[in-house]
Amino acid sequence: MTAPHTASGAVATGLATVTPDGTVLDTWFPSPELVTEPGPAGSERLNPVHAGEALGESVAQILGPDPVRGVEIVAVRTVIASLADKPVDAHDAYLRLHLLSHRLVAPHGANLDGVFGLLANVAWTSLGPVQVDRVEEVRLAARATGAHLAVTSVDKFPRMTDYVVPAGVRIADADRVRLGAHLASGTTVMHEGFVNFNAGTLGTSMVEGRISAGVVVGDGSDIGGGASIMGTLSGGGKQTISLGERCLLGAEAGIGISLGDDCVVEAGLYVTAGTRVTLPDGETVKAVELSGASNLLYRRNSTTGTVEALQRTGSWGGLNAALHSHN
Ligand SMILES: CC(C)(COP(=O)(O)OP(=O)(O)OC[C@H]1O[C@@H](n2cnc3c(N)ncnc32)[C@H](O)[C@@H]1OP(=O)(O)O)[C@@H](O)C(=O)NCCC(=O)NCCSC(=O)CCC(=O)O
Ligand SMILES: O=C(O)C1=N[C@H](C(=O)O)CCC1
Ligand SMILES: [Mg+2]
Repeated sequence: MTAPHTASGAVATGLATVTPDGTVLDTWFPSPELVTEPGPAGSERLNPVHAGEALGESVAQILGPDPVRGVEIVAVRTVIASLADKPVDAHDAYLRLHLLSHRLVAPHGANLDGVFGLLANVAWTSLGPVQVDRVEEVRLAARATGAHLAVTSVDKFPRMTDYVVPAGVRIADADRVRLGAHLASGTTVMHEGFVNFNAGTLGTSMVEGRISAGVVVGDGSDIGGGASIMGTLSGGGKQTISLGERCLLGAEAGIGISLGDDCVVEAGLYVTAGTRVTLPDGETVKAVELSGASNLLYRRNSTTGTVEALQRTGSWGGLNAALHSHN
């Protein structure tokens, strides 16, 4: 469960990868903490003694230059004065992403305004983060040491599992979950599933579709294979979408509105905010007017082509307990 959000800020000690021009490629915070009186925001570099006290003796071997990647590993102590304030730098942004993936804050529990501007675009490699414009140099340097450099992605966000592995989850393909995702215990993310930062699940869920940035999925809900949940970062989506508890978003279905509890969307039906939906009494409304309503079945009438919302009761079968009880 995500901790009740009473703390105003956070403090953590971590290891950052820094380029010669001072660009922060990443910061790993193994044990971030929420605190009520964190002090002024910002990051300070720690000397090896203080770093060792906070992170363990082995840190001494980690700190310093990495000649193959042309970067330096430094220890930092980062303070977030208030999670309501915007992040001030890359260390701060990384700490917020860690807080989400450690389930210390729920999606929307920390201000992430401007995060794309603070994070460098990074080549994520088998040797750790590398400057994008130095990949070929680093590849050669790696070969000289007998290592093969594998580049798994070029992105501003690393995959979550390289920084945080929350308890009680299964993730079939680690590339599909970005750092900053919030996966509650009991969540399974199958290969087609995807979970963006500042988004995720609040309880047991089967995720075989895409949970876009900002989207929150309630306990007991199932996101079917290839399903789409619209985000707000690009493409004009304006609604921040949530699904309530015990919902079923069918395979290849999609929603641009929120669902309350106990809703079902038929496989293959995309309900956008403007979709005209016919109600049982024959009235037609825009789907956005139903946003957040519970106990509805959305389907496209396969005889008439009309999208319908039917009142529903009872269970669609619910999650398969056997798939979730041993996460
Ligand atoms: C829409 C529903 C929920 C309907 O199913 P139900 O079991 O509630 O109802 P049903 O028994 O099929 O149908 C009840 C009555 O409604 C009728 N009926 C059903 N759908 C209709 C439609 N679209 N238009 C007109 N009538 C329809 C039936 O003929 C039947 O009529 P009579 O009463 O006259 O007989 C289903 O079709 C559906 O889409 N389920 C989603 C399943 C899903 O996608 N799960 C995620 C799996 S993810 C996965 O497997 C991975 C796959 C992947 O990776 O791609
Ligand atoms: O959790 C799993 O594992 C799942 N496996 C199914 C499969 O292998 O087909 C699909 C749903 C989840
Ligand atoms: Mg399986």
